Amino acid sequence: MIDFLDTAFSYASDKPVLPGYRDSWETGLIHSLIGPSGCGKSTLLYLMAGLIQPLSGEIHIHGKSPQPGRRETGVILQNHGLFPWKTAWQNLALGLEIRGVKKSVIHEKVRQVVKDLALEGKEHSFPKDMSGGERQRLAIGRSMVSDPDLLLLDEPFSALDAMTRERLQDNLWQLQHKGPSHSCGLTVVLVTHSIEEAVFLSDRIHIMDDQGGIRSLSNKTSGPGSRMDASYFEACVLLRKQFELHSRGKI
Ligand SMILES: Nc1ncnc2c1ncn2[C@@H]1O[C@H](COP(=O)(O)OP(=O)(O)OP(=O)(O)O)[C@@H](O)[C@H]1O
Repeated sequence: MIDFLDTAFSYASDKPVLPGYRDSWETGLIHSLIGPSGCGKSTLLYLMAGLIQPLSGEIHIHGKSPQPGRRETGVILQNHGLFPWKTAWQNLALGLEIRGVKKSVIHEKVRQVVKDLALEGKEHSFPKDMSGGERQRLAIGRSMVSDPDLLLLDEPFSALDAMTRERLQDNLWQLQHKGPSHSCGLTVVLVTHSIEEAVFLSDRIHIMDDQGGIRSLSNKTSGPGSRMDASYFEACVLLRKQFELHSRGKI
């Protein structure tokens, strides 16, 4: 579980971003966080990553407060964080090398991630010679080599064209459903501005408003193949209505 125990945060004392949030998010699922610009989605992600600390209350990830160096957390912020002077393979291997993991293990893990994220043939390319979608897959791959149990993604696909975005959404969904390397599965938390992306990918959708209120919904229409389903369109319409009501403070 990811437990929010009256978690509160503000950058400035006069305007709390999160006035005090209490909920438990089930692990092993894909969660989307959606809401108007500036409502605090990235801030909630940073709190889960342990990059900032709550002003009061706590967050527990599997019972423990998140620390910035938590090995099982993969974080991909809006700027990818790739090393431009290293090849794709070297970017993928770096985190494991720093930890002193055996060369043969690194080779096997990197090879698997290259395969999972369809980066075959790009192993020796530098990030500047890769497309936006390939770079984004590489950034996800860099987190995946460490076998995370929690993957935090801040608008990972927003800068991509529609077709590439859909392909990467498929990749991410398949990766999360591949079969867990942890007993609790892989939990993905995704900040997005896209209602369609939230419906396609998520098991739970959390709608945040300008006052830091969060309303959570279950979603059953996720996954490849669902984009053409009537239930997918219905879920998008339903979420759009909820989103608009919530944004106007009516829920
Ligand atoms: N380092 C900071 N110092 C002061 N205020 C900040 C800082 N970072 C963010 N804020 C403010 O906190 C609020 C929440 O910001 P946050 O980036 O979490 O929102 P968001 O929902 O992710 O926005 P967007 O969708 O536009 O990326 C905003 O009003 C923002 O201006």
